[in-house]
Amino acid sequence: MSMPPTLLLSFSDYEQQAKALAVVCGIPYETVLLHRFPDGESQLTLPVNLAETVILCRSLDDPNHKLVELMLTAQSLRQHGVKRIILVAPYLCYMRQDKAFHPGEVVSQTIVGHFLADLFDAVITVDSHLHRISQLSEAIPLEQAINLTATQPMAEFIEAHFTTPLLLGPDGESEQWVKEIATHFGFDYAVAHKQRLGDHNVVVTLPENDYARRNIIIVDDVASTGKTLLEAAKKLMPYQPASVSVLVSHALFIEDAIAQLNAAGVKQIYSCDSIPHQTNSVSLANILAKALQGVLQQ
Ligand SMILES: O=P(O)(O)OC[C@H]1O[C@@H](O)[C@H](O)[C@@H]1O
Repeated sequence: MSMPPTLLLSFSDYEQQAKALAVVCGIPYETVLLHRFPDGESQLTLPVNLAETVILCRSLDDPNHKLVELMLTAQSLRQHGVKRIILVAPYLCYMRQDKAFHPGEVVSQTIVGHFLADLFDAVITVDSHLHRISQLSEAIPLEQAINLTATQPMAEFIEAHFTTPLLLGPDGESEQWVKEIATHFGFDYAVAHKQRLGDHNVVVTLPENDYARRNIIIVDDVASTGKTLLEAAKKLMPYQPASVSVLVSHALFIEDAIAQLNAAGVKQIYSCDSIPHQTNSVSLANILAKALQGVLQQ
């Protein structure tokens, strides 16, 4: 019996985003059943009816579990005769470990990149942290390793919710996103300098600017511990801005990050829906669908 052409698969923890993408693309959707055993192993059950091309859609927060589950799913799909497997992972893990800072340190970015390239025929992600490389394909050696940016939906969100905002990038790397978002609607923007002293320890230095009475939005790619955003917000407060808000592509917000930001006076915290989180406000379904349709047509 011949297989249907396309199927979009995800896991129950990513169902909302994956189903939204399937609906925009007009592709049938199914869930991979997952059971995690007490010892940490994962048991996966694929749907019985697969397709010639399967799109696997899930972000890779909680990276070590999810990378193994990706591997098990993709290898099993191949064993069942699936010809083409496309990964849509709006948040890609391990992309920040892109350099050996000390002798012997493993450069995980390229190792994870090659691992994904062996499993998939194409990879689509969003605002991946490419600091020292310019193309995602330098980390994931695939012709179709596509790094989208969420700057357009983020800019539209800001335009709809703020009047004459001032965008602040909390470090040099964020300039690429902040500048592009600002350009869409002519928002003012500034970029701070950051020195990282440890996982939970950063020093942020603001550029000279008139921050008083402004509605300031700190924009970044990923909030992990939230310390980068927190330190930027703390530096802004003495200037008595009208408000300080936060908008990020990827909302990890580990442990009490949200509470700390709130305690520092950050009242509005927004994120794209790449990682399911209470702060999700900007849908990525449309930009993902456009890229996926382009890949499917090739
Ligand atoms: O400060 P936390 O939230 O832990 O880490 C996120 C920051 O670390 C950088 O790589 C990201 O671009 C972001 O600026």
